[in-house]
Amino acid sequence: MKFTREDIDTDELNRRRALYGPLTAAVRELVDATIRTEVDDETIREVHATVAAATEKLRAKQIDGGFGMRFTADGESFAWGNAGMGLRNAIAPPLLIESDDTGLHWTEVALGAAYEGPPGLVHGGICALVLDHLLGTTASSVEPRFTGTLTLRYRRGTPLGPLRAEARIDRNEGRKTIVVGTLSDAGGVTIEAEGIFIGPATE
Ligand SMILES: CC(C)(COP(=O)(O)OP(=O)(O)OC[C@H]1O[C@@H](n2cnc3c(N)ncnc32)[C@H](O)[C@@H]1OP(=O)(O)O)[C@@H](O)C(=O)NCCC(=O)NCCSC(=O)Cc1ccccc1
Repeated sequence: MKFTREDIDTDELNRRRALYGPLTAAVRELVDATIRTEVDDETIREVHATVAAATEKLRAKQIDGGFGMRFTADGESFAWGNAGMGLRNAIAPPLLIESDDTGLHWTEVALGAAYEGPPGLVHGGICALVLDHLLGTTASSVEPRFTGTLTLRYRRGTPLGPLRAEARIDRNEGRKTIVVGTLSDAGGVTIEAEGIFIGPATE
């Protein structure tokens, strides 16, 4: 696993956040527009050339492989390539997780055309991503945990649009943390989830 310490403070982290966040949001918009546009062929070719030129500019200087988990000098972590919530990952929905003092964790997210599986419905693997990320974060709220087994019961199709996922720790069994959760639309639960999340062996 790729963990890196960067010699930067919180101000510099915030400066980078303000720089990259809008770029990622623009790329996310581009993905959505690419799926939904109905402009003429010439415009598509023009946009293709513009996007290819922009990609080449970004590739002029880049890291090898993934972004990894990085830490500032103050110990603040940032995993900006993460597929669930990475600030620099336009594929990430992104998932912003909140919690309260009862142990409930939740995220509210609108999944649009880029996440479609069956017509009008969210792809089952994307639903799994949302729930794995939320349940994993919930399990890791005390100590780091990794997904061992994730069990999902797809009760009905999850429509594209605004969704809410919730999770809470059900119980701890040694290094295992069992988390339960749901994904819902305005009409109620679409998927029930249970995950066994396991902490690394210490010796
Ligand atoms: C670490 C572990 C999961 C377990 O290995 P070890 O330490 O060698 O385990 P060991 O054999 O010593 O057994 C200990 C206890 O555990 C039990 N048990 C074992 N395996 C399983 C199982 N699969 N399922 C259920 N139970 C299992 C076993 O029976 C025993 O139970 P016992 O004590 O007898 O009652 C390893 O298989 C692995 O790295 N897998 C890949 C994980 C990975 O890549 N996940 C995806 C990335 S994370 C992510 O994306 C989500 C996220 C988002 C945000 C935030 C956080 C997370």
